[in-house]
Formats: sequence, C-alpha cells, structure tokens
Amino acid sequence: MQTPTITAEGHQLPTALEPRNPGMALDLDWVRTAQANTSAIERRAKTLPGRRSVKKDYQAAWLCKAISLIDLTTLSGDDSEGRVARLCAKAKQPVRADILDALGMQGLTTGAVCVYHDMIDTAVSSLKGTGIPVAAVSTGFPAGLSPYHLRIAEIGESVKAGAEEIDIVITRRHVLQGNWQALYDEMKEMREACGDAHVKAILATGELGTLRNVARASLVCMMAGADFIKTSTGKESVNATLPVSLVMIRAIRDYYDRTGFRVGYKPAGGISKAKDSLVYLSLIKDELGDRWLQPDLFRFGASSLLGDIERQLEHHVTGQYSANHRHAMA
Ligand SMILES: O=C[C@H](O)COP(=O)(O)O
Repeated sequence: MQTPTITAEGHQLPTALEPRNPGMALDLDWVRTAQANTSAIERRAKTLPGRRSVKKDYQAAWLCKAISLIDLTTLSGDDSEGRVARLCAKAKQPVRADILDALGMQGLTTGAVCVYHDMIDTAVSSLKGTGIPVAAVSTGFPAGLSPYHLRIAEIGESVKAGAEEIDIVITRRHVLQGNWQALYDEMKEMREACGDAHVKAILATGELGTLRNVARASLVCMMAGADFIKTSTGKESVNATLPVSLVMIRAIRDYYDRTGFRVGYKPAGGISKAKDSLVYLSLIKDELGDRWLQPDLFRFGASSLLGDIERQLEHHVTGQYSANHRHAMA
C-alpha cells in the first residue's frame, strides 16, 4: 500500500461528513437470503496476514494512521478516575513527543476514548477542548441482559453525561432464534435513545454461532440505523477475527450498494499487535476503499494495541536515527 494521507489532525473527521445512516424498513427477504460461504471466507482470511501490502517505508505512516483510528479503551471492574485520566492523557499524546517530532506527526491523537458509564465525567473533563470524543459502552454491557427499560435508560444517561458515541450490545438470543423483527425493534429503539450520539452495535460475534448469523445480524442492525457495526465486547471467549471481519465488511458493502449509506466498522477485542492492525487496514482498503479509512467510518476497539504500535514506532525512529548517523559518518 502507498503511504496514507495523514495529517497532524489525524483524529479530525473529513471535511465532507458522512450523512448518518437513517436505516430502512426491515427487509426480511434480504436478511434471509444473506449467506456467508464459510470455507471460502476462511480460505481468504488465511491469506491476509501473509500479504505484504504495506511496504516497509510506509509502515510508520500506516501505524500513525492506525493510532488515529483507535478507540482507546479501558473496561475493567477496577477502573478509577486516575486510570481514566491517564488513558485520556495517552489519547491526547499517544506517542512520545520526540518520536512524533521525528515522524512529523505532532498533534496526532487517538480516534476516541471508550469507557463505562461511570467514567464518562472524568473522560469528558480530561478531553475538554481536544475534539476527541468519549464513547461509552451501554445497555448492560457486556451481556446485555439487564431489564430492557434500564438498558434504554442507560443510553439516555450516558448521552446526558456527555458521551458522543454509544456502544450498545445486542440481544444474542434474537439472532440465535432467528427473531429478526425483535433484533430490528431493539436496535431501532436504542438508536432513537442515542439522539445525536452515534451508535455502534456490538454483535458479540463469538456468541452468534455461525458466519451466516453474523451476516444477517449485521444487515438487521444497519437496517435499524446503526452508525457502526462492531464485532465484540472484548469479553467473549472469541473476539474479533478476520473471517468475521470479512463477513461484516461485505455486509457493509452490500448495504452501501443498495442504500447509498456508509456504515462504519469496529473490530474489537484481542487486537493488540501493530502488525495485526496493518492487516485490518489493508483489508478495509481492499474491500471498502480509502473512504472507510477515516475515524468516522473505522475504529479499532483496543486496550493494548497502542503500546505495541508505540514500541514499533520507537524502533522505526531509532533505526532511522542510526541509519542517518551512519550516513553522516561515511
Ligand atoms: O471494545 C473494546 C474491547 O473491549 C477492547 O478489548 P481488548 O481489551 O481485548 O483490546
């Protein structure tokens, strides 16, 4: 891949903002005919990590791009104001200043910070004036099995507290029982409860049984107005995978082809290696195109990816320094 166009304002949205997905009526014929050819998907997914699509020279730029697309996350039972404030400081300056200077990437930030409801206040005040949005997980995250009216109310509380993005969890049972109407109604009500906040629908794909269910649930959530579809909570035993990503990305492409609305994609859970982030970015570029490589249409949900990217960038810059030094001494 060529070097991405990334500015110091990497987190800022493109000037021509994507209109929000208004959704559509539930089209059961489309949902029921959606298929996923598991063996073909798995074959294709296996080839992805081996492809050398990011040239070494461009890797640092792509890794900076990946940083600008991270929802920097902490979702632990022992989260505290101090931890969230430190996370926000990291979101504002994700990499050491000297490394950013060497790369010409001053001002780079992560795409957002993602926390539980209780931590929204701290995140909002820590990020004030930066333009970095706060995302809150909601609706009884991660299982989504608390009383329905409380799940809807939780969304309103988080929006009131200042979250600009709400990551809801769907009821997996609706998918496993093929109850598409119930999934559609739930998603639609959750989207309405978000008001102006963007809604990401977490499918918890590791609990949906089949790739065909993943394809169908993706479509139903988009039809009901999800702005993003997201793989996982990070708490299931199987989280983001490449086969699941291919299925969801292709559902997004089908939805765009039929409706003209672009829905975002958020792989989440277990993505912790810089090289994996590059595989995801090249997958998005191949399957959906450059427009989806912007923070309004793509995010990594990740708690530890940034650390590995930072190490790689440090290595890149240090290596570059010694190469320059050797050159100067010759
Ligand atoms: O939505 C984000 C995930 O919970 C993060 O998962 P992770 O801790 O495996 O990176």
